[in-house]
Amino acid sequence: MSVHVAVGVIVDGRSRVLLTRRAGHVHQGGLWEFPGGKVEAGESLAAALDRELREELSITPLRTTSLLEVKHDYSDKSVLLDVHVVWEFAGKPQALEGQPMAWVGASELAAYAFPAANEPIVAAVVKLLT
Ligand SMILES: Nc1nc2c([nH]c(=O)n2[C@H]2C[C@H](O)[C@@H](COP(=O)(O)OP(=O)(O)OP(=O)(O)O)O2)c(=O)[nH]1
Ligand SMILES: [Mg+2]
Repeated sequence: MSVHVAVGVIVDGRSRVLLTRRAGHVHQGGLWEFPGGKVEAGESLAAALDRELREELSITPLRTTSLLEVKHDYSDKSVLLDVHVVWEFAGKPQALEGQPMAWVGASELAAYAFPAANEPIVAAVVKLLT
């Protein structure tokens, strides 16, 4: 069974996306990611995205569109990443969990190290924003 994860590609007015860096000790630690987290039992995807972005960044998504779903098997676990673009949000992103954070243009994404599952996400984001 795979872990269902709500993932947000948060876009600002200059077409940059928000990346955060995973803590060193967790699964896929030290790598950059798009903010988000596990969908809880009985929770909708939209509710999970809303909750995770509030918990991690103190923002509330206002307008989202679905981008893609990625199923990936790591050696230790399988994930289903349900990726949505967040075009508008309320609040100013703050790294509430102390995680490094960066606004990155599509042409700079190649310089960041992501988990293996993110390859198709990064490709879709580059296509979307360039
Ligand atoms: N948020 C996010 N997770 C990703 C990405 N790429 C990727 O492989 N993952 C994986 C790493 C984890 O195994 C899983 C996300 O789970 P997580 O442990 O961060 O979930 P969470 O935020 O609910 O954290 P926690 O409360 O359980 O500590 O998805 C990504 O771009 N964003
Ligand atoms: Mg998370």
